[in-house]
Amino acid sequence: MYHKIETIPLPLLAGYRPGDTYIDNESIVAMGAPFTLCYLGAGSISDAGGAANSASMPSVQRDFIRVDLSNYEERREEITKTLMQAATEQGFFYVVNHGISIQDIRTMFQTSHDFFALPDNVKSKYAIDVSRNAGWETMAQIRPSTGVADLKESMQLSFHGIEDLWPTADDSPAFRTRCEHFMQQCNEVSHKLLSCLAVGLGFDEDYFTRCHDVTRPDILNTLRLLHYHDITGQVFPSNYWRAGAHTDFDTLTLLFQRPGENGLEVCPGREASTAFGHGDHWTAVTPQEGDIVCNIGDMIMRWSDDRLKSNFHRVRAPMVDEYQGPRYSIAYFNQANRSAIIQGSSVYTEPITAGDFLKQAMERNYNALKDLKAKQMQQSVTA
Ligand SMILES: O=C(O)CCC(=O)C(=O)O
Ligand SMILES: [Fe+2]
Repeated sequence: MYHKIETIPLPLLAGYRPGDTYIDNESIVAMGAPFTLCYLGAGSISDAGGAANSASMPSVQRDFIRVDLSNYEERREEITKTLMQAATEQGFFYVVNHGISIQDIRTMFQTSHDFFALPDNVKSKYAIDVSRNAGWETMAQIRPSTGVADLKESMQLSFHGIEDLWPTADDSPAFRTRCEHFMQQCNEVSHKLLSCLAVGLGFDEDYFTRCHDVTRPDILNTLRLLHYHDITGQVFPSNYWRAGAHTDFDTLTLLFQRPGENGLEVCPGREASTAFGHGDHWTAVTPQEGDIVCNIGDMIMRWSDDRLKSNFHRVRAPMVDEYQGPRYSIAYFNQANRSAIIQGSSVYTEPITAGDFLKQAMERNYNALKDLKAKQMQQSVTA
């Protein structure tokens, strides 16, 4: 059921024709439910047209706003102002002096590294459960922007209801304690940001945070450990990405990267003029140790009547003359409690629960992927 990147034969790739399939993309459906491919993260769809070129370089250099959370209580007004500018104009920004130490971030990366270093037959004991959106997957997430699986593996964790999916102490000592500690730390930072965003939008300070209550069993927040494989010396067809272009479904994502492990790119301010930003102006989001890269997701974009911007982003597969070793990243996705009502005040006034919002987003993604597959089939028949 799982596919390792090493099993993709290079000679075949050299002779690749658009529409050929070297990874059994349908295995994703075999894993459990058609929604597998969507729930792992990614987003918006319009026309799932041509493939983006993984080998193309980001085209525009932009300066991202740095939101400084130091002396949070005293500086709330100033932080709110900067954050609102970052969230409404760019949607992607760095958060600094957030209170999570570099040592804690390094420990979390080490924990992630050690988990992914386990053999696949051990990790598969914790295989993803689609209904809970938790567990381990490898080479299984297919985005409508590419139609092929991302070149990566990931482990998703939640606050509640995943007792059987936490690796045992024998398999991965201290994994659970460290992840839970890190999730709490991410949650504290997230609440600071969410309460400033609420005030900035003219709501009560706890307008968003009370709907992101991690003590309640229906919280949908997720910690996702990511490992993009070492691809040294390998070349991939242009529609293969470490992570294909997407927006996040959530409210707010905190992303941790390691210096030197580049590849994340963003198309800020929803500037994309084509489906998934293909051919548009992308900007590299360079890792800076200790800083958190933060992005606005689709759920809060709707909640704010589109004032806060959720942007396309992607992770480029490095070229042969670049560092092609592994990339590790860690994402903390904030998503409102399943029963929380997402309702705008001017544009999106129709109430929808967070649970239904996600279901609809997944359905749209699934249908877009089906359309893309049909189009590819058609092309290969007529070629
Ligand atoms: O690994 C990264 O840098 C980005 C991951 C991402 O965008 C996602 O998982 O939604
Ligand atoms: Fe993302």
